Amino acid sequence: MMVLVSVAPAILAIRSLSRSFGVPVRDHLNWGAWPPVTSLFPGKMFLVGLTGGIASGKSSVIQVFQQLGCAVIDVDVIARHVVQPGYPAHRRIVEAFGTEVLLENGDIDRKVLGDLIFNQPDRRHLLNSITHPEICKEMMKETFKFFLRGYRYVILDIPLLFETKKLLKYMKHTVVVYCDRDTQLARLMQRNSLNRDDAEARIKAQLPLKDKARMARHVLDNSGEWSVTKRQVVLLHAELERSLEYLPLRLGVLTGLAGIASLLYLLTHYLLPSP
Ligand SMILES: CC(C)(COP(=O)(O)OP(=O)(O)OC[C@H]1O[C@@H](n2cnc3c(N)ncnc32)[C@H](O)[C@@H]1O)[C@@H](O)C(=O)NCCC(=O)NCCS
Ligand SMILES: Nc1ncnc2c1ncn2[C@@H]1O[C@H](COP(=O)(O)OP(=O)(O)OP(=O)(O)O)[C@@H](O)[C@H]1O
Repeated sequence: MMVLVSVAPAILAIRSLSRSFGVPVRDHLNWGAWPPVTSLFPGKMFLVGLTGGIASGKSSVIQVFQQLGCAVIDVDVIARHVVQPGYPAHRRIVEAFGTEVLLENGDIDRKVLGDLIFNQPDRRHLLNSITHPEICKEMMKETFKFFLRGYRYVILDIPLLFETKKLLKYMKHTVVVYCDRDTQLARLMQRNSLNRDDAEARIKAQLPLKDKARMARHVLDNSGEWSVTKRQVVLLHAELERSLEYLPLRLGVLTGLAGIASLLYLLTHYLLPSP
């Protein structure tokens, strides 16, 4: 125990210092294979909530963060995963919406379900009540895996971060991928081959992007050329990398460990009777 108490903070301190000076320790020492040590330090990570509007460019931005080596979680990917046949959400969707939302192979027909829920708020809330708890569980599992692998922060792409609000309190940083309304509409119509009315219904199912931009700590404006957006992403990445916001909690944990070590020392050397 004493060995662990004295060695673990030292390892963490070296790792933390190396990272502060930009030395990629993880690549050399494969820290991801050290869950027993890293999992001893719960406060060592912060979360970045990335959001935006439908087709505002979240996935494009998250891909750049991924290429830069960040830990990222795309909630749309999780949302597709948890509604596969055999999962509880799949069964509950069929119970609630009927077999007309199924393709021949049993998969959810996303076009049909989308047309239903984006035009009817009640049905959208029903679908959200089925899928969101399952999505949340998966998201927590994925985050925990990154935590065990020793990442300092995780970027979560959560389309409805500001609408549901539940997860906001866990986010140290919030990022909105913004683009002006006409651009958003045009990109959505083109990507999903939608007519104007259907595209507008999808946009209206979310809070206005301008309001989200006002609520966010960082705004990436994706209204123009992709190269301009990419430069903003690279700058934000540098800011997150420099951030020491994981440190206060980490120092708190280290102080606690040092306190326990001192207590053990006092107990064994002064308070217990010598043999
Ligand atoms: C309605 C569904 C079947 C449409 O599928 P489709 O493949 O056409 O779209 P996809 O899943 O790629 O989502 C695209 C975008 O639509 C928007 N969106 C999706 N679901 C919702 C919703 N319930 N409310 C508002 N906007 C939504 C988000 O901006 C998302 O990024 C699907 O989005 C779904 O199952 N939604 C419920 C789960 C959910 O809330 N997902 C959002 C992440 S929390
Ligand atoms: N700066 C840009 N210039 C031109 N096209 C872009 C730009 N950024 C994104 N796009 C295109 O706009 C569409 C929407 O982008 P993307 O899929 O990244 O948005 P999203 O916010 O993840 O969408 P969703 O909400 O549906 O998940 C895509 O077809 C993408 O290629």
